[in-house]
Amino acid sequence: MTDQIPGRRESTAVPTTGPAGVPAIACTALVYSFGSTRAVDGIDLEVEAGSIYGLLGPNGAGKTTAIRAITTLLPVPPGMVGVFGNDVAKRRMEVRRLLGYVPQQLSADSGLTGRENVAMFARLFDVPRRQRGERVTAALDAVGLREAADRLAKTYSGGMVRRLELAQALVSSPRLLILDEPTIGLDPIARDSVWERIEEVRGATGMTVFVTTHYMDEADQYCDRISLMHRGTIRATGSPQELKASLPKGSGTLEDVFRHYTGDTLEEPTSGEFRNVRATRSTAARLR
Ligand SMILES: Nc1ncnc2c1ncn2[C@@H]1O[C@H](COP(=O)(O)OP(=O)(O)OP(=O)(O)O)[C@@H](O)[C@H]1O
Repeated sequence: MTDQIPGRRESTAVPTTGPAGVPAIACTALVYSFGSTRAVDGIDLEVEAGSIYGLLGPNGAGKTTAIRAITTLLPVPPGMVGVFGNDVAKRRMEVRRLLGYVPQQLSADSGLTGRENVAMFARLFDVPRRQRGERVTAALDAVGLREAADRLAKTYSGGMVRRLELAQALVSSPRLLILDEPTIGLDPIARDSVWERIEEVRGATGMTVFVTTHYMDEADQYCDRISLMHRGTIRATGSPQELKASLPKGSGTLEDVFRHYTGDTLEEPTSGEFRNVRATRSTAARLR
């Protein structure tokens, strides 16, 4: 097969940042195992360019593994994952240039200021030297951290840390922003502040956002389309409205939808500041 994976359906209402009909992400029968553990067990996904797409599932469902395959961090065979038509197995560097990625683990350095953290990512992602200062400031502005930019990140609240990590990912102007549990461990107000910034940036740039979460209320409120993932497989896909309408009663919450398709529930983590965010996330993360 060629290195390019063709689009499989026409783009519709949402704005498109790639060639017409080419999905931002296309997974075809994606599988990934760690030894005898089949973390991802044959998932098909198509993420329309310009949309906010949520992958929803409990701990251990396989969401992070799917993200790591999409972001080229885990090796997968050709033909399983395409990003804007680029096969991740064959065009790894091209794919990386299209991506902004906020991992579940803490990626901000507590001993640097907000501005220094974002500047470090600008250097890492080869933002041209002459544009760096301007792009760093624009990224900090976009997430509402202008005032706090010159404070050490360790003085930030949990929501500010998450917004800082968002700025780090945005400084390279990605076409596809991938967020692994962007609001894990945050209180509801901080969660809203993170999502408002994600929505604003998406509105301003038309970038595609692919997000994992186990907060069903935020998936319901902010995602155009959702896939419910459980034990390595996708159990249902649709807009929040379509999923709720698919219940036998014809209505309900996304919690009901999840229970209906998986027979299981999702649990909520706790809230906190920089240290607690680190603790929450390192508890959630495992050594790889
Ligand atoms: N590096 C690894 N080595 C061995 N098993 C792993 C590894 N990473 C993940 N797994 C296993 O793969 C399965 C899916 O894990 P994954 O982290 O993808 O789930 P998740 O939905 O992202 O959950 P979480 O939010 O807790 O990270 C789990 O059974 C997990 O124990």
